[in-house]
Amino acid sequence: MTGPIAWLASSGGPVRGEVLVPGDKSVSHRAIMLAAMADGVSRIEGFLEGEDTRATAAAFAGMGVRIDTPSPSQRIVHGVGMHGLAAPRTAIDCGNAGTGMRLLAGLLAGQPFDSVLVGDESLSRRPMRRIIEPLVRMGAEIRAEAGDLPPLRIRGGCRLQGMLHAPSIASAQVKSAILLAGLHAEGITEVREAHPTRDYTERMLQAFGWPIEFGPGWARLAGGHRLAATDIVVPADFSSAAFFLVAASIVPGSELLLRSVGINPRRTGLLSILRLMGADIVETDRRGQGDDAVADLRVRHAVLRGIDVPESFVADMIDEFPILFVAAAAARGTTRIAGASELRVKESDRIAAMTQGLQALGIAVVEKPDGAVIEGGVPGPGRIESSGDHRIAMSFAVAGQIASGPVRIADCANVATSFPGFAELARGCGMNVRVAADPA
Ligand SMILES: O=C(O)C1=C[C@@H](OP(=O)(O)O)[C@@H](O)[C@H](O)C1
Ligand SMILES: C=C(OP(=O)(O)O)C(=O)O
Repeated sequence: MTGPIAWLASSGGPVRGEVLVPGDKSVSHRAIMLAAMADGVSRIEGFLEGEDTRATAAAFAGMGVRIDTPSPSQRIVHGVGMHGLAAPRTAIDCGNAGTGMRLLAGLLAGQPFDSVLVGDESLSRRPMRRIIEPLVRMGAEIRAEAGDLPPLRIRGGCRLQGMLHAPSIASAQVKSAILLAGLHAEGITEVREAHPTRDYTERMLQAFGWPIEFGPGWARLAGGHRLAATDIVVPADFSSAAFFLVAASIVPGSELLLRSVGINPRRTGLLSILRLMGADIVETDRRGQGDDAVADLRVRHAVLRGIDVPESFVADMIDEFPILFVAAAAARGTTRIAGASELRVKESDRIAAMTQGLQALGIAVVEKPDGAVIEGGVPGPGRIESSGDHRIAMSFAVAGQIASGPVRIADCANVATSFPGFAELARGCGMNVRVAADPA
């Protein structure tokens, strides 16, 4: 279906069977970036065929990197080496992807050519000062609208100097932009975080043979080495699995197996929180994949209880808050979320979007500057705006499964940025999500 898409989500029946969700978005972006700048040919299996990660692949194709697609979810990347990228002929379109734009800015800051990074309407509203300011301190020249917003105009030929950066916000994108700039910088680049964030850039650099030291909350590398091509197997994305974990938890009679899900501890905060709420989720067949771990997750319906979400979990579940709002709405009692103001600068203002959406379904939610207080109940029917945000759309598709009447969700095409095929996969395990043209 082309053009605007709406979903109609209503209660179906138990959520059952086995599901393999698509590849991890964070890992797919990084695999393309490092493979493109490596010496030799890298093969990527399990690549996410989402709009965000395809935009990253297209960016490198536009800089002269040959990337073959032998079959869906596979890429063969013919690396051009650390100094082999060609100047892009046009502005690089990062689409909807904050990860793509911020990491690319770090990589391009040390190139000999000028480049311009643009994004869609949502990305054009997202803050970039958080990467511009440290990159400029390393010697980069980057101009942005009002010093903060895309497009980013990156001047080529700047000599970068490694430095120590201690970001004030917990952000893997900021950490990664600095580390990637450090590849082309003189001397040591180090990042020290107040709250540890996902370490995929560090792990991926190590897999491509770049000398790097890192641990929870810190990473250190020197510029001037080379990347050696390697083969990457991308795990299933925990953030995509999260919608199914919550759906099967809240719909009576459900039992679902999610296969080969990436369980990096910097991503699985929601698992701990759902278990604190009383969820029945068991990890089976935990195994190594590349240098990281995957497991099968078996989830059965359980009665959830509201909790105070400890702030120490926020960074480890930053993309899972929209679906946590739905789990909280289905729980008995009150759930309090705090310390999560970063949610306001994602693809949408996720605190506002989830508060308004749940209120539209009759759930009592009090919005706070850095979170919300949610009273569990039974959602009613209603109309929801996804705010063009994939995670808001999928969260309300799950909410529809326990609603007392149909939930219509406008503007769902954006789900293709991170989870193409969500509605089909959801239907395949018993969820009732119908796709309709959106006249709005
Ligand atoms: O590094 C990454 O791949 C990501 C980091 C997080 O963003 P922040 O770094 O802005 O927290 C997350 O929200 C995003 O979906 C992916
Ligand atoms: C915030 C997200 O991604 P990005 O920052 O890459 O747009 C997300 O996928 O929820």
